Amino acid sequence: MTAILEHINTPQDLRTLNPKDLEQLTIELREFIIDIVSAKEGHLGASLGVVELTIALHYVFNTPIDKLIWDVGHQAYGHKILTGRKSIFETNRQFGGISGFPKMEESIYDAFGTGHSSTSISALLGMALSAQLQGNIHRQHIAVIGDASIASGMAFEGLNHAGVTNANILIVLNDNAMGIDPSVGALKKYLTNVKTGTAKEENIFECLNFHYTGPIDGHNLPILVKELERLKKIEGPKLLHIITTKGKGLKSAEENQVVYHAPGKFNKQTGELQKKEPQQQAPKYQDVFGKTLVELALKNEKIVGITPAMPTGSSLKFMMDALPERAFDVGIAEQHAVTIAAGMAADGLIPFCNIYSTFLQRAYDQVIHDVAIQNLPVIFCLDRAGLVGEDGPTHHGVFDIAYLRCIPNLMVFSPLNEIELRNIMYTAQLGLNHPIAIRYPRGRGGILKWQKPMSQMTIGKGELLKEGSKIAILTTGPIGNMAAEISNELGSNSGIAHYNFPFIKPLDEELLTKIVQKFDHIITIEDGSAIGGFGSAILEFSNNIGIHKIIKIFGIPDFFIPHGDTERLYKEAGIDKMSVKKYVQQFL
Ligand SMILES: Cc1ncc(C[n+]2csc(CCOP(=O)(O)OP(=O)(O)O)c2C)c(N)n1
Ligand SMILES: CC(=O)[C@@H](O)[C@H](O)COP(=O)(O)O
Ligand SMILES: [Mg+2]
Repeated sequence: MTAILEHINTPQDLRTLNPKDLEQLTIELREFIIDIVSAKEGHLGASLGVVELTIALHYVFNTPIDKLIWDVGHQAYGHKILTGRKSIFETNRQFGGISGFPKMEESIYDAFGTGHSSTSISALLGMALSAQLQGNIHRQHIAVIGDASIASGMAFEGLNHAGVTNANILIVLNDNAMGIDPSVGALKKYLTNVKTGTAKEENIFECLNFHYTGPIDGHNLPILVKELERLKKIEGPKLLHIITTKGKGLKSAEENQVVYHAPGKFNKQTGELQKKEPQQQAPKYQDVFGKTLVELALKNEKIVGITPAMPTGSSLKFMMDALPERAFDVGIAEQHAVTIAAGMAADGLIPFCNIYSTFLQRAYDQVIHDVAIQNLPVIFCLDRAGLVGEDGPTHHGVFDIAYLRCIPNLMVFSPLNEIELRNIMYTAQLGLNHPIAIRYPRGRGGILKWQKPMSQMTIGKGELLKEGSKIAILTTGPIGNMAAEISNELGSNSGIAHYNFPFIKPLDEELLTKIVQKFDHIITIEDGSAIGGFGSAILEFSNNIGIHKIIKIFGIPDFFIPHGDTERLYKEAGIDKMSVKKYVQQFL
């Protein structure tokens, strides 16, 4: 480590620096971030883009007394390093290590926990109004929010409220014209016009009653410091618009901003990505979705695709490339994504609305009110269902079965593998007369030759995968492959019967009746919440038909599963192979 960063452990140390030393600190902080992220993985581009801003904010403001909130929080690595976590930054996102997002329990400098976008303005306003009510007139409140996140409904709700208050807040709009993928929408066009000086006279933020300044160069540290010092003295709602480059300081990250949002391991000198993946391997579920959708859409012109700001992550980009007029990136706007899909379905289109399981939480009312009550046949494809790994509790998609299963009209499906995912997509676009949620995990499946002809599935059918007479294992989703491994390892005569229930709703009641009649001991396994999930559905069913057997539910327990590699997290949740096998063996 070079001269300056070595001596900075807290913002108090930073504030003792001579302004002329800050420039050198930007170089060292970037190097530090690149050094660790290249080896340990994580979000890169966003943090590199706000190095100057991070230093300037902690230099000018009196953190942690002054409140600083990072929207999404994926850009807060520099903040973490300067606020007492430099020595443990190498544990970032690893099990037992620090979180990749700000977290209140981790540091007094993390004023508010984030991970999902566009929450910062509301949270900040809450703190600023609270300060007013408590007579705390000196405290400053600052949120950093990106251009893609400020376009979201929730951010607008916060702006709309803040503009009629005299709350002492400063919103720093970090405009790099990128989300994970390029930013979209009319606001993006407006911000581009502001930057190029072609915007019409009225400024949107001034119209909302904010003291607006900018756009200024977010990589010019002296200008940033000067402007923040000035704004510190102005009361009421303020918005500072800064222009930055995502990935600033690492050539490949600046040139390929989508990939370097979270690039995996790379060479810290050259930026070259570490190629670790063998050629012959099973596909990512997201690619099975993306490629299958194109295949189907080429034959069925009513099919449309929708993503709220995740074209690359969801692989809807395949359809955006092949059929751009029928594939829509609506920006970070999950609620809008659901209701626009409802509108399209109401008018006869067949919308595939792809949303990460965790982000659909934000659009729950839209699923119920706009889709399910009207029984509109929207096809929800919920990627990243289950435990997602290093992003941790804000991103695990473990509540979807529980929160969707209770909604009338809505079918819920979890494919065992790539083939079942393709088949249900094929079946759904043929017409179900109901909405359906198809949930599948992050990462790869297990089938190399997955691009087989698709076939129609029978709605609500489960299947027997292995005969047995002592104990029945019922699974939904790809976790069924783990159950199959357990059953294989225990031998073909172990007595384990294994059933796959891809339809969580409607359940295969005929098959279930036979199972609960035949077996005294039933085990259910799912990668979702044990409370209210698939196992609960089985328990409810057997209770309702008056048959009471031992039903052991393996699912995500009633606590937030932390971040870390998924294998470790499965153990943490008690749904790993070893735990399940140990339980099963007792009864054979
Ligand atoms: C509600 C929600 N939807 C989607 C995401 C996924 N996501 C994480 S970062 C990001 C892009 C954020 O862009 P911006 O706010 O401009 O910040 P930048 O990465 O450019 O710094 C998206 C879509 C999320 N975290 N939360
Ligand atoms: C910060 C954020 O919300 C995204 O960057 C998220 O980490 C993407 O997850 P995937 O890597 O699973 O696409
Ligand atoms: Mg951005």
